[in-house]
Amino acid sequence: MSQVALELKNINTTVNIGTPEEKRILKDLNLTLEKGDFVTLLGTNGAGKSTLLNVINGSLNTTSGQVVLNNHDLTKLSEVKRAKYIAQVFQDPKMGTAPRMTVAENLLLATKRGQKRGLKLRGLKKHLAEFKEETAQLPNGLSDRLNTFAGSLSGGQRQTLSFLMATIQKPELLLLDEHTAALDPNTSHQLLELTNKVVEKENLTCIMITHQMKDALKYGNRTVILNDGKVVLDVKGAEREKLTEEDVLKYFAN
Ligand SMILES: Nc1ncnc2c1ncn2[C@@H]1O[C@H](COP(=O)(O)OP(=O)(O)OP(=O)(O)O)[C@@H](O)[C@H]1O
Repeated sequence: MSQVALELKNINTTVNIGTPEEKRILKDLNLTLEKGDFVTLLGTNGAGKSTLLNVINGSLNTTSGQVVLNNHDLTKLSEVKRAKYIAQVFQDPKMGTAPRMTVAENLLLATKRGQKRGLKLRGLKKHLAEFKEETAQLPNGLSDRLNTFAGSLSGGQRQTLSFLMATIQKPELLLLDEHTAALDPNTSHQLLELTNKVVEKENLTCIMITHQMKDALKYGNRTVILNDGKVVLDVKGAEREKLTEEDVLKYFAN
């Protein structure tokens, strides 16, 4: 039996209300994700994809509507409180990792996501073997860099670290905002494969924004297209299997 994970109910998001820059971005948006849904989210520049993730993670308030995750209404919860349930990897490798902390320290921090943390990170030694094992299977030689400052990693290593940090403690929802877009094609492919493997193995509920139509149709079990703040296509199963890149392009028309 499928189980509902995320419910976005009548989401309306307007920014800069009452100013000449007022802009309505998300318009009566409704979307329900089942547990284990891996959604690839497409849409033209400015369609509202990142805004949607921001409304879900709480960095932006929705003007009206509700964000419900596993029957828990998050609408009024702060971004910090939502971080207990939601993990995100951004496009910029500099986001999501602390540059002046080592890889191992960053990972330790990630194991404590959503918990109250003291100023000192304790128990690093205890976790080192476990981190070595966690990183051994990952691309980019991250396991040999456990004592390196995150700030001196390559973009690919840093994104792999961000991804591991986001998933090391199973989140109820994983948000990926073009998390491989800044990487070279090879590294991007490796991280996408890793993403796919982890999301499937852990049965994570996930939304991944991408501009690569091939990837959008290859990965995940469901594809959603946004246009002008609204869902214009939402397909899974056989209907999605039939979908070609050409079909997808039609939904990009303004
Ligand atoms: N805080 C804000 N203030 C003003 N305008 C905003 C704000 N956030 C987003 N916008 C505008 O809302 C629209 C949607 O932006 P958003 O970043 O969600 O689009 P997107 O689909 O993620 O685009 P892209 O593919 O270019 O990343 C854009 O026109 C953007 O300039």
